[in-house]
Amino acid sequence: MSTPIAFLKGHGTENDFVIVPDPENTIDLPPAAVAALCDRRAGIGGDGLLHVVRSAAHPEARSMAAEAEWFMDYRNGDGSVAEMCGNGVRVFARYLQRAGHVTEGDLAVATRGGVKTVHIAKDGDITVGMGKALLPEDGVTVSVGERSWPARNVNMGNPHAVAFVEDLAHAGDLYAPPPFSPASVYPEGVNVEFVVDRGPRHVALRVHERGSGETRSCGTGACAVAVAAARRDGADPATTGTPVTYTVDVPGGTLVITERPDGEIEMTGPAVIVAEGEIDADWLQAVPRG
Ligand SMILES: N[C@@H](CCC[C@H](N)C(=O)O)C(=O)O
Repeated sequence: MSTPIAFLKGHGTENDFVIVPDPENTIDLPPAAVAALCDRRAGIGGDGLLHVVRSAAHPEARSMAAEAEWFMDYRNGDGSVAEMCGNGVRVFARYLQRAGHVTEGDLAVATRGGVKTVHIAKDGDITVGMGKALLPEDGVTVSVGERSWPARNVNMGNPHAVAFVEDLAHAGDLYAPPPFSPASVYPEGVNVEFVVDRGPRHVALRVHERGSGETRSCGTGACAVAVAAARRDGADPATTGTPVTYTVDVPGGTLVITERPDGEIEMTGPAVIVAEGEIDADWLQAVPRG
């Protein structure tokens, strides 16, 4: 029997993750193994996986090692890689705190979307500097069944299509990725957010995540939604010099998003570790590799 592999399970507003600490990057995690671990019936279950690696030990993060000791090697539930995960990076920081690698205060985390600054507050919430949003005007449309909506293309390091709808139920069952056009805008696929208003600077969303399906929350999605809602409402901190804050309700909780006059976006929300255990290394090794 091979030595078991330690894991933890955590979530941020119910966007849930299998966490695999692997400081020296010695664990083989091909897409099929990640998908097996994230499988909710035959595996541990999760929307995605957080592979916790020292930046210096990972070829994709070595260049960031001087700025950030730890690299969030994020994978979607189907095993695909993504540039960034806003809920994941908070849970990642919570794991580092619990493991004693960091304490309250500021921490730099390397991601495929660049180095992010995370602040672990005394009250337990975690704030992440998410960087700036890009909003190209691409005339995107998303549809569900017979209905279609114009959508705002927002890039938060990863791609989003934000559609304002009258009723979140109009998004349907979201078992499959909502079709979008033109196809050329998102060659690598897209995360699609459906949004309704709840009050002044207060919105609610449902999301279909690329590589994971419908999830209970998406941090980068909440940021994309807040910026799209602000522009729709005529609020642009770069013009007024005043930060703009939106409360974004997701099915699994609430996130607070602030865009600053320099375009930097901060997201605050909870991050919880719920379990730890051991993966049977022989089972993982036996997962058929595509
Ligand atoms: N749940 C995440 C986003 C994870 C990546 C996304 N599915 C993608 O492929 O871009 C978040 O909280 O931001």
